[in-house]
Amino acid sequence: MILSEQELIEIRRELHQIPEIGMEEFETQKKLISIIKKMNNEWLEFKTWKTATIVHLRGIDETHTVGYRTDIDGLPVTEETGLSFSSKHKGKMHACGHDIHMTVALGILSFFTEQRPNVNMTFIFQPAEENASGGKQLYESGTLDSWMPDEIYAFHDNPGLKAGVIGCRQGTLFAGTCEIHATFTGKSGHAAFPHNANDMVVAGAYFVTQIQSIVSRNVDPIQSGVVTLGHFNAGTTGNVIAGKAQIDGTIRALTQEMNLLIQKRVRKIAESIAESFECEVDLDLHQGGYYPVENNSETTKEFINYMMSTKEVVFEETKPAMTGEDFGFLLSKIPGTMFWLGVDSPYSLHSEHLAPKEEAIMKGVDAMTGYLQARMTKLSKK
Ligand SMILES: CC(=O)N[C@@H](CCC[C@H](N)C(=O)O)C(=O)O
Repeated sequence: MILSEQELIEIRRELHQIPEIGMEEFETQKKLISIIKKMNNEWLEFKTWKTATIVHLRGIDETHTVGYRTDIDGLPVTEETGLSFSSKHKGKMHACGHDIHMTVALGILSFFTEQRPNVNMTFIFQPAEENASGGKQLYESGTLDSWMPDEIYAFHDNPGLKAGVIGCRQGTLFAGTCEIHATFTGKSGHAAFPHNANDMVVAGAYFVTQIQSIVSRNVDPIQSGVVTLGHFNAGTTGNVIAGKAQIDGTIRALTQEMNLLIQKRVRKIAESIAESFECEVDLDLHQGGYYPVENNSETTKEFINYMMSTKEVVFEETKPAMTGEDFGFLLSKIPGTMFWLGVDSPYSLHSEHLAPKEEAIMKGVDAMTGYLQARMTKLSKK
């Protein structure tokens, strides 16, 4: 069956209620498989790897394989949308819109289970985009094997674009990121005797302050970078000197070279703080698969040309964004294109209030089904 707009909206609402953190998406995987099992399986096969589900469609011509990826994980955010179909999982929410991503993927998949594709297709329902580079893990597991795509596509929803608008650009779409996890360890003590302790609130505060000089003093002003420290935890009460400070953050840069330069400066500052405060520092800089998302010139040219010349599609050329995506890893292995789908919300991605407009779903399915059909027709003639 080809899923209708109403059926897709119902599926999206069911998925929205069961958000799960990366690598724990068991209920989501079960739901996805139950939907996939209802589809025509004349040319469909699927397999799983951990919480990932990979669906392969045998095309009329089996010499090419086109890939389509969706992520399936939610975030540790407590939903505040007030929607009747809000999250049933306390403290977890599809605050990055991966419920929309999955639904669009199911819509496209259902179409090609009824209209046999001209070439093979591999649909990847990938875990852990937010926290554990699920795409990289899946790729490195070897599970894709003979279903490995020759080119691949994915989108991220964008609250800043009107519902259904397709946004894309040649070159870099998203930044590469790198997580920062720093623990400074000194000596706790009585607030009245600082000379007998080694205060990690002060050491941590110097770290936070000095980090601010990286973007202003080390990043070429013509280029760009971000270092955000979003979490600082130290001490227990006002009259006890803290012996430990834990600080977490993220680096963002549009090139891998700049990401590595910022990583080097973060490491140097952490080590220098440890030396000057005579404390220990344990610094973990973790990039995983969050490479810059670099669109391939050929697939992106085809994609943009199709979207611009299709009258039902509203296309906007977008600027690079400092959001990260582990699709960057897959694009470093497989040529392809990442794009935005507008979902029109006053709230940003990761907000507890984010409520994407559902009219984007069918527009996304139609635009992508049309593009993939055109692309596969061309590939089958090659
Ligand atoms: C689209 C989006 O919001 N992606 C996440 C990716 C997280 C990368 C990694 N865990 C990090 O924090 O560096 C983002 O925060 O941009």
